[in-house]
Amino acid sequence: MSLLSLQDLSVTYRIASGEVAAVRDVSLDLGAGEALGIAGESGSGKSTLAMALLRLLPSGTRVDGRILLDGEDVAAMKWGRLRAVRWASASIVFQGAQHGLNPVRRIGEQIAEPMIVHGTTKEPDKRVAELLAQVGLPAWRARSYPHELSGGQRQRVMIAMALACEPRLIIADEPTTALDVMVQAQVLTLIKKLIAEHGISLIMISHDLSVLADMCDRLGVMYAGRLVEVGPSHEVFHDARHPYSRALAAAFPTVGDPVSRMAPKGLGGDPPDPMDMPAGCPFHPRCPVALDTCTSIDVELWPAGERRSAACVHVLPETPGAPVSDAPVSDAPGSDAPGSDATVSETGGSEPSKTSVEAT
Ligand SMILES: Nc1ncnc2c1ncn2[C@@H]1O[C@H](COP(=O)(O)OP(=O)(O)OP(=O)(O)O)[C@@H](O)[C@H]1O
Repeated sequence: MSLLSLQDLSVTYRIASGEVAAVRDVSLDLGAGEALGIAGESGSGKSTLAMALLRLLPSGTRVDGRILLDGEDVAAMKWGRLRAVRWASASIVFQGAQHGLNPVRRIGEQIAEPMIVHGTTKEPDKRVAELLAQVGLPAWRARSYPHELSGGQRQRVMIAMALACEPRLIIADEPTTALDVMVQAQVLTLIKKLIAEHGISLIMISHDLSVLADMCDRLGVMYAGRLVEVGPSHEVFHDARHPYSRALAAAFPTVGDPVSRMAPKGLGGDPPDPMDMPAGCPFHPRCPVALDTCTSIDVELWPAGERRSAACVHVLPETPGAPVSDAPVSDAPGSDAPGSDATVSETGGSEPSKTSVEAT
């Protein structure tokens, strides 16, 4: 059984002027110990998806579909059960750690809190020191306040909190976006090492396909709230089937290369307004290989190679460029076809000294 299984997950915000369909019919599975990256431009629905997984969305937001975590539907859980699942079964590391830490409480108290709430340790101080060591910080940092730490150190503290109750799943939403490039690389290496050591599954969210390809086993690319491509990371990054994934890969060609990041080949145009979606494929107004049919037909995720799928007319069995009949689209196997990812699954306690080296 998958650790996490999303089945037709849709999230709709209600705002004064109407409804915002932020996530639309997302289905995917995550295995135990697997790392899955979710990529997409700003506004594609990545954070909404992440927050839906632990029901952290604003009240009044509509969630349809199922979010099975170890077989239990998070979307249908009572509050008591949900509180027990948060931190203990799955935890989230958000972007910008300064917003996730309480400025007037010491680091140690904040790391200990989920463990005390969940009763997972009898010796919180000892466990806090252990966790700080795991993320490369000395134990005396437990007595520091967030403002006494650098951005990278604060993000390490957030990772220690996420690990505190030994969850089976960590969701990392742009965990390094607010950090400079060198510190980003250190924090990413740390996350990679810790999930491997502890056998934790990871869902990592980023707009940067190159970082995700380096960190994750599989990649899902989101556009306008939908998954448009899923497959093994390196295949999606180097040989994308969907034109949007190709554009995203071209925008961030090299992992950790500051030059390529400073001059990314920009994606032309803007993503669609979720309250005013174009007819057909939502990517067609920006797509360099759009066909006439793309203005009227929105293809579901369709098998596109072993363990791969893409939502594009060009992966349908008909010859690309030929007129596409309605039948295979509306009958798209999506969840049933073999190979479709629509369901495929698919340091110590001493005071600082001049010689000690502390993570940045
Ligand atoms: N609280 C909210 N109320 C209404 N609409 C929202 C809310 N939060 C997000 N949205 C809208 O939902 C859509 C998806 O936003 P979301 O933040 O999930 O995207 P994202 O891919 O994570 O973007 P970013 O990388 O900028 O965080 C966007 O159109 C956004 O404007």
